Amino acid sequence: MKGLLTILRRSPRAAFGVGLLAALLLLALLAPLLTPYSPTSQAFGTWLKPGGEHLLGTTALGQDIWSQLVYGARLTLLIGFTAGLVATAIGTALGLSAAYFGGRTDEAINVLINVFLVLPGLPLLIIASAFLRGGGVWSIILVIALTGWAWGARVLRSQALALRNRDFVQAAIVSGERPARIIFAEMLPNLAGLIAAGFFSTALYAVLSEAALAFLGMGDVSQVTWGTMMYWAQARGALLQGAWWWVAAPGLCIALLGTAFALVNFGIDEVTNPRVIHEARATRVLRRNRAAPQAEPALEPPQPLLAIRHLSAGYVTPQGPVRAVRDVTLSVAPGEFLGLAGESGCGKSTLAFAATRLLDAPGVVFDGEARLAGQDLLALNPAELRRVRWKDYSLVFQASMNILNPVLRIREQVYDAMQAHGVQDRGRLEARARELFALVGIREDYLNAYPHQLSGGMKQRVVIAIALALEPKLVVMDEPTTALDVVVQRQILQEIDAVRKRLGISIVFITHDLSLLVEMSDRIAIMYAGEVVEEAPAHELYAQPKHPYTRRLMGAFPPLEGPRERREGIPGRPPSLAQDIPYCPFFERCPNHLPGTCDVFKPARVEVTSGHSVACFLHSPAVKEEAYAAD
Ligand SMILES: Nc1ncnc2c1ncn2[C@@H]1O[C@H](COP(=O)(O)OP(=O)(O)OP(=O)(O)O)[C@@H](O)[C@H]1O
Repeated sequence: MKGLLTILRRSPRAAFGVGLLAALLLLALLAPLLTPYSPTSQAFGTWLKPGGEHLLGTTALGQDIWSQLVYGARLTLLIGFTAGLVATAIGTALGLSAAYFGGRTDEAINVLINVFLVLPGLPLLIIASAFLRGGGVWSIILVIALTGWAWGARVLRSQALALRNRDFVQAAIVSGERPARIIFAEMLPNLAGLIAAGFFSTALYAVLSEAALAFLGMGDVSQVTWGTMMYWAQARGALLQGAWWWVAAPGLCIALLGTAFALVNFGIDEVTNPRVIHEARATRVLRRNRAAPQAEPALEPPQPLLAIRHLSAGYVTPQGPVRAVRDVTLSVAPGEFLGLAGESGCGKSTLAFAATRLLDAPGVVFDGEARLAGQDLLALNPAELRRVRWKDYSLVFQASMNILNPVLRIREQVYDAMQAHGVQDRGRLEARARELFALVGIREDYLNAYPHQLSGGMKQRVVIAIALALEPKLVVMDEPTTALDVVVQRQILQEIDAVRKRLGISIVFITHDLSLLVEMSDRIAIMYAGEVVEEAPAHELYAQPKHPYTRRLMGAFPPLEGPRERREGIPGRPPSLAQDIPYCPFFERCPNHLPGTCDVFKPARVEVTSGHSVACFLHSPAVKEEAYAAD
């Protein structure tokens, strides 16, 4: 009720629509008071003109047109509201179920929605009403509801799909709430505005459909509705007799009712800015829900595609745990190319595997979370994980080409990934396989080949094609080209980059080759001893590396331009990841380290300029000046 008042206050259009609707409802409710005659009584003279005892004249059979109009409002409104309600209920139930359950349920419902949407409306109505003829008003309501639910279901499904990935719904799922409760208590309230708007659109569709069916003589013409009034006026040649008011009166009422529904619908749309309402409600639910994973401002816009938060992972060994990834927080924006670099053994692969749930025993995730488009990958059960892997994200690593089965033709192996995710049509599979091969630069006829007939570079391209098959939002690539020669490496990388730009996917690219990353990446994160020690836009990291480790790492690689010269490695070794490192992990190798600070305390990663963060006391405002003086 409060919501309705808000809508009326904020939208003059909605207020006008509600006023109009109320007037038409009153017309229907007060019919016995507004006319002394029965709408079906034929006791009067025929073709009487408006005026006197008959406000709108009489019909060819001697019925009072005003009485038909006010009584006709009852059935017309009943059909509009009931068919609207039934269609909205069907659309809501199917749209929400598709979004919530996903997978096959979603696919099946989506097919059903599409079938109903592509079938032309009026012929479908006519056929369905011909089948259900004789069932009276209720069969008309049923026919209209059955033909009118699909649009609402489609809109709701897409909104609910986005909603399902929101943190508060995910938190409810993880905390084990029943699906019915999640759908009705968590999701439905956030979609109330949309459902209400859908109801008024469907009611409008119902009124117009009833009028169209009645006008074509397909409705129950023994009943009085505005539609059947128009039917009889047309059948008896009202316009030829000059009795235009017989047609105009019900026609105008239908137009007014349609306007009222449309205005209320617009008003709801105008006022229920889904984002504002959604965010406010979501925040409330999140606060209420004690099972929410953490107090993270989970709804902060814009959402990164991949958000790794305080992730710690490693290996359980007989000598104790190896903490290969230590409290790493990192995010990847949609469409972004993030480079991850660092010396061998610094934890890059462990981070990639842990964040994508591929870390197998003895590997374990100790703490933290990794969310892909809001979905916590670390909280997924194996079945859910199977659904998202390859479809939402995929992985290519150095030894990926070994996943190709030597006794199967490449074609079957490319088909496999797609078939596992429900693409069964051979025409579609073949077309997609060819498209993918074109994307990664392999001739189509290699689809017929066996793996041993392909070079290493081509096999790696095949694996990249497979990784892209389902158009995942994210591809994680862990040294995918390291085993290949430099020319092939560069070619493949350029193709990966072109594919990324064309498909808008995000890429996390891991390598120890920093010069390669500087060329390819939007942003680079530098890892050292399990931690991200610096993160910056690629060009900035290249031009102004801040962390002494990054500077040394840069110095260890040949420059991008100019003469090639011999480069120095970084003296010393990283600390063992089996131990606690409560100080700067680089201090022993750092020429600028501050005794009494770097060897005692751990520097936090702080932002030095926008988007450029570094974990180093030399960039901590308090010690910066002193340190540079000594440098
Ligand atoms: N199965 C394992 N058991 C114990 N420790 C392991 C295991 N796998 C990796 N580690 C250790 O975890 C640390 C991080 O290894 P990781 O492979 O993630 O590093 P990386 O930066 O990807 O190295 P590279 O560039 O050589 O692949 C290393 O110290 C490594 O010795």
